[in-house]
Amino acid sequence: MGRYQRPGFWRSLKQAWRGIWYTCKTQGHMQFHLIAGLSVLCLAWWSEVSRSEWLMLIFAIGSVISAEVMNSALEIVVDMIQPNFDPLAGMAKDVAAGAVLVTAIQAIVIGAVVFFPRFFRLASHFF
Ligand SMILES: Nc1ncnc2c1ncn2[C@@H]1O[C@H](COP(=O)(O)OP(=O)(O)OP(=O)(O)O)[C@@H](O)[C@H]1O
Repeated sequence: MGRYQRPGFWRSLKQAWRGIWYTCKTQGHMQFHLIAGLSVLCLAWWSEVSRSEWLMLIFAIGSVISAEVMNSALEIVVDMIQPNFDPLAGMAKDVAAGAVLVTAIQAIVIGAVVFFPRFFRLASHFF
């Protein structure tokens, strides 16, 4: 527990939500991930994916969003510690952005595994 807070589950939840909300408001990439994630969930509902496919998609979307939140936290800390140009500060941000990229690639692969066979089946009805 930090020096600035009293314990409490609801207080912690509110603070965590404040962090997520801040990221949504300030990070364009987070807004993109949210819209992409919601679109994928709508597509999954429309495609009537199986229970295990739902789990894979939710895992993929959650990974990208949590990585983006962590990336934002690191950006805030770097900006606080080093507001001026510093190659090491820049590298720290690049490494954190790399983590988001890894989860995004993972999400694309999972999405392709789930949806590609359905698209091909659908396309085969027309051609
Ligand atoms: N203090 C710094 N010193 C050197 N380079 C920096 C510094 N701050 C940022 N950079 C470089 O600029 C890039 C963009 O940093 P910025 O703080 O604008 O993040 P951002 O555009 O919000 O990043 P992201 O696209 O990952 O959300 C970093 O990845 C880094 O390469």
